[in-house]
Amino acid sequence: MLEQFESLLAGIRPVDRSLASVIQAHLDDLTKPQGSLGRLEEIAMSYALATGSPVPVLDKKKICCFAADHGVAAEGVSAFPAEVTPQMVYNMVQGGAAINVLSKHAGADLDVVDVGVNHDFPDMPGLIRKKVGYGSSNIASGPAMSETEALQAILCGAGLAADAHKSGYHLLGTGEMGIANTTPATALFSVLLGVSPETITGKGTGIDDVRLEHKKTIIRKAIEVNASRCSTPFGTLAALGGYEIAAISGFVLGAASCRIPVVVDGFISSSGAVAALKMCPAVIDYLFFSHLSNEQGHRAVMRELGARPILDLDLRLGEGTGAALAMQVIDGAVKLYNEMATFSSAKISEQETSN
Ligand SMILES: Cc1cc2ncn([C@H]3O[C@H](COP(=O)(O)O)[C@@H](O)[C@H]3O)c2cc1C
Ligand SMILES: O=C(O)c1cccnc1
Repeated sequence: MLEQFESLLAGIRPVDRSLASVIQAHLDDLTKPQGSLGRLEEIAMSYALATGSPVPVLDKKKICCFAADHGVAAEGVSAFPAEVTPQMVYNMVQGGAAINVLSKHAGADLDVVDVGVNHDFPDMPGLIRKKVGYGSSNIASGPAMSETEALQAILCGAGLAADAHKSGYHLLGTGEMGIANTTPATALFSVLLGVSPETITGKGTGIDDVRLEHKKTIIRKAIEVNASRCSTPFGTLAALGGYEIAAISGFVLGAASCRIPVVVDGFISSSGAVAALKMCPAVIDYLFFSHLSNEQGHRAVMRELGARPILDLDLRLGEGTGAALAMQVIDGAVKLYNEMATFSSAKISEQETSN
């Protein structure tokens, strides 16, 4: 498994920036004042660079929603009980969750992946069964998972991205479901980005102020208890993450290695993306940060990364909802790039030059 992981990282290349001038020339030749499509032009540029083609295709889209449980839920860090994780997986498989509605609206296929839910699911269409364990261990008293389990979860995510590539998908999106997972996500940000849990810990599903203080204490404790395991990004992910967060890291790495752009959902998905970025910085060329989550701390995380998320809708749900919405914006940007007429083809006069 270690060899597979090393070759996954070694296979990720930064994009070929020499294509940027051809792509920019095409953007500037479209029948509009230069730059008038604002960030849609940047998005089309990033998409084309990631795919390595000045004529990029965006047809098939897929969101993978990774589900897992967290031992730290026993510390009372969420407003909801852990049973909600499997209950929501059933809801997703039956089509009733927010992500079902928004992925359908975006024209994206949805896979729900059990990487570590504390429940045995029967075979169900729409559920991919890749269980690594029955919930991660409580990070307040030890590591979330062994390094072997972390590798397994990462390779599960990477394998699903590679499968999507083989099945002809052009754009992928991340999502997650796992009660209490804002706690490991915050601990990961804190260690990987060097920011204090005091400032980035938020209310997740809606805990009150008293519980918020307790959650901060638990996160500080988790970081202290696991300090010796956090000397590398991989070690940190295994010690403080969760099965779904590790799988999201792998999914992002796998997408980048196949040169497929990947849309990162909100706060929790961003923690998987940050772990991937710390393991392989070139991954940044393949990422779109979909939205600024309303979860306290996401703004600081985006600032640390120098990232500007596409949308800002005060969402704080996860599941892949922000990724699905942002996919529609990316879709629009790529369609404009591919389908608009050019000044020459439409016989429209170009801007006069002043001299
Ligand atoms: C019904 C329900 C549906 C959800 N869908 C996503 N989450 C989100 O909330 C959880 C994280 O927040 P915390 O750390 O406070 O538990 C994750 O499951 C996340 O996906 C949900 C949470 C609930 C209750
Ligand atoms: O932005 C997210 O991913 C998020 C925020 C709060 C709760 N669940 C998910």
